[in-house]
Amino acid sequence: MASIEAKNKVEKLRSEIHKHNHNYYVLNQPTIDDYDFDMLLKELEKLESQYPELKDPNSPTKRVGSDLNKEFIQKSHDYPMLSLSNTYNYTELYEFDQRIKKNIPEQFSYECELKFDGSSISLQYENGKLTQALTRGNGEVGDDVTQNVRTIKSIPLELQGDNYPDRFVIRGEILLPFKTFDRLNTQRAAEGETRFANPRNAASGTLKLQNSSIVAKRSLDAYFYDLLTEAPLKDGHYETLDQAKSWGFKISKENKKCNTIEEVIEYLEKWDKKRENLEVATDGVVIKVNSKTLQNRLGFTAKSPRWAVAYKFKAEREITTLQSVSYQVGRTGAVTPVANLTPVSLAGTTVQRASLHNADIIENLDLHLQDQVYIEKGGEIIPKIVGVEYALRKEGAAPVLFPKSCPECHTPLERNEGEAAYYCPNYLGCAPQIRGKIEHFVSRNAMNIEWLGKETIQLLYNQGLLNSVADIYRLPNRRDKIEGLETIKRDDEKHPPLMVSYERIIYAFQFGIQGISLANAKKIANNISSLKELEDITVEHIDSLSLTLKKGESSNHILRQILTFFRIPIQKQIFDTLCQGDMSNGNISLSAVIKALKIPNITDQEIAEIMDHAPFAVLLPNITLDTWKSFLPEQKAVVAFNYIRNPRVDKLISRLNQLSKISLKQKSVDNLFQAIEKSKSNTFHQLLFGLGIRFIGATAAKTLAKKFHSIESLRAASYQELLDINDIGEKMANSIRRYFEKQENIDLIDSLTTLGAPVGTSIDGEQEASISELPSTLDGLIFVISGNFGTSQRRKELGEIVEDHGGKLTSSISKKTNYLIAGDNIGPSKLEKAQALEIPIINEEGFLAMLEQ
Ligand SMILES: NC(=O)c1ccc[n+]([C@@H]2O[C@H](COP(=O)([O-])OP(=O)(O)OC[C@H]3O[C@@H](n4cnc5c(N)ncnc54)[C@H](O)[C@@H]3O)[C@@H](O)[C@H]2O)c1
Ligand SMILES: [Zn+2]
Repeated sequence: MASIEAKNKVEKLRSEIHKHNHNYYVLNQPTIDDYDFDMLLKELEKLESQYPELKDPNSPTKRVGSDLNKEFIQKSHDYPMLSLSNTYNYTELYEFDQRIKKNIPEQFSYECELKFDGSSISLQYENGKLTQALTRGNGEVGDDVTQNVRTIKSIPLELQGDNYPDRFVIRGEILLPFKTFDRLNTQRAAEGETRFANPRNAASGTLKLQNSSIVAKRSLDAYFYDLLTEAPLKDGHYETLDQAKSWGFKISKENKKCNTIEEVIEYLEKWDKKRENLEVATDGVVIKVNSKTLQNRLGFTAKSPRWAVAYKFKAEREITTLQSVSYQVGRTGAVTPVANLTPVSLAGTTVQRASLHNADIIENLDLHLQDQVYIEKGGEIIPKIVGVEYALRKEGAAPVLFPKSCPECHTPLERNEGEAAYYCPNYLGCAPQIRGKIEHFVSRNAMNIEWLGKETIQLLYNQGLLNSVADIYRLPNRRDKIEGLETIKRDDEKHPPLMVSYERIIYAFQFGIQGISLANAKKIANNISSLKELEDITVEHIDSLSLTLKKGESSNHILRQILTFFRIPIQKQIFDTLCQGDMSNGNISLSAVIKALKIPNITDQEIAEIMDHAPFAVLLPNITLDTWKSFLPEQKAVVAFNYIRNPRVDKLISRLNQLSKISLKQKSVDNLFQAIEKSKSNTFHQLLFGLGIRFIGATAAKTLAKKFHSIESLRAASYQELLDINDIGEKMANSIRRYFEKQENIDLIDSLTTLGAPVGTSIDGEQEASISELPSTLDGLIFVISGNFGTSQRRKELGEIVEDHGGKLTSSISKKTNYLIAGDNIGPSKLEKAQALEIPIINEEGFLAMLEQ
């Protein structure tokens, strides 16, 4: 008999899992990782088998998680769409093999496929044409997303060849490639939208968009892994897929038949690593019994086939120490926490920073300084902290507290209702916000002003020459102040802060090889696996490096110099200090390097302070005397300040420099001014996007520019007028109105106008006249355009005609729709809906005839 306790536990688990399913499949925002989710599910499975009286056909162990969404029409699947049982270890895989062998005494083979991590889709083809696309839904019925799926280029709308069955179903996975995913997230962050957690969520979110034209822009991809027909075409699953390939379906070329479970394991080992190089996300391998006859014999459980199992790869995870949290202020004023970690190697790269996204995440993780934290790469380039080893927390560790005021300008932070981010409201006076706005304005999709990079903007801002985007156009009058300015260019990707490469260490400290060239230092650095090796270097080793030697030098000669160097105690001591900072990834920690500089009487604690002010060695001379005094006793500060300037140390530091300088010499100032001048003939939508109005991305800027032609008429537009534009929602309309309510924005626009920036579309008089003369025959009518009109260009043109004549376009049919303009192959769901609401359906000719009247 189940105890009350067991019963409560089962109920608690079920409701928790239901909630996670909803977050994952419907909201596309999971709050725990897959492994933890699967462990909850396994725990529930175990309890249910232990206490059969608690079994329930509606338990999440018995049903697939549902992605159904009431915005879509639902249709039944011809064949149920199931999940897969999964495992994370080889023991269970051997058990799976044993179970199969018990039921199948004869020889058989497995087929291994990559488990693509996207959104499942089931397509129906009739007479060689795509007729329907359904999501998995609850396994029995799915959402009809045919219109969206039609925009995916790798899905054939019509099949090649002629040996396909009249009617069949093919199943696969819709994916968003990593590259597109990163681009999409950057764009979303820039527009103030929440980022997708991973490519899978982004793919299923995209598939469920109401507007197919946005889906088309996201370049989704698809791989197929199952073909279902009334009578099997071939007995082998692998062979069947091979046939589907010939009809134009994308089938992974990595599918492989294996005769034994050991061969399967070989495949797993290979792909655990290799999958990092794929363009799309995979989360495991699916192992299937290849013969369909045998598959039928093995059958299904309520939730998954008995003839297949998914081996899931655990995301690569590392544990490291949380050193500190820094807070970055973006151009919108949003404050983003970033974790600084003790560098650790993860999936082939050294990681020392992880994103924390927002204050809630810090709070949920209950982060404390010096915590041992787990980091993981979830398809994104920047890894994230996924957990804390609470048992290892140091006594007295300080909790990480999100700041109450802006780390840059000290204004109290604010939080908008319903948003996770905190904002610094001081948008007129907060340095990173001002610089961020300028960076956005000059960026590629906006005004595309070259020669005005991040560092140059910072330099000009620091000089008081660049305080707003309008100031860009004032720069040409200030050449005298600009020419000759210099700054350091940071390249954190190539040369991360807080570390120095072997190459630079050897070049700077020389280790006896006086005046060594950077090229030789590089050759040595590339051929040692730790700095320590230098001490025991042999003549053969030096020979093998093929260094470029000066006249009269030989490998023997170099070896002698190195050996002599190590014989002097103080030099050996410096070398040992450096070796202690060896990070085993070809870098020495900056703290060890500073220690090796031997600034008199400096403690480790003080070195940490120094690094706060100079995260790169080259910045040491930039620390002002006042700054030294802010963390050192007066006397010590003066000594340190002068020590850094002593010629021997100064030379050493400049040889440690891995960063390049930006100098605004005459030629680069010329280039900059030319680029600024050129930007005056940009289009209005570039400028509009560049203004960085919240939620107005590049696409919305284009839409608005097309409608309003100038900033003045956009300013005059009412909330309702904005809302009436297709693709402009409440959030955007509100944001635009708020922008123009602020006096400083009006002033900015006035300045931009006076300075000659493109604040309107330059149309010559004639064109302008022809636009205003278009008859408003469609005034107030609402249209939906759907189906195929030969080319997508034509479909777009029809939309433009509707709008140019005063009509309004919407993407979905409702009671308010006046006409449905239908092309070929229009989705059955749209047709049904239009018929049900008795909305007139017209074709292209009918529509054009309407205009004549
Ligand atoms: N983190 C969360 O909150 C959360 C919540 C719910 C589910 N999940 C995750 O989702 C998984 C459960 O989802 P599921 O039921 O979709 O199972 P699944 O994703 O583990 O496996 C089934 C799916 O795999 C896909 N697939 C990819 N390649 C395939 C191939 N070659 N052959 C066959 N199928 C292939 C299909 O779309 C199929 O629907 C769990 O592993 C869990 O980790 C996570
Ligand atoms: Zn601020």
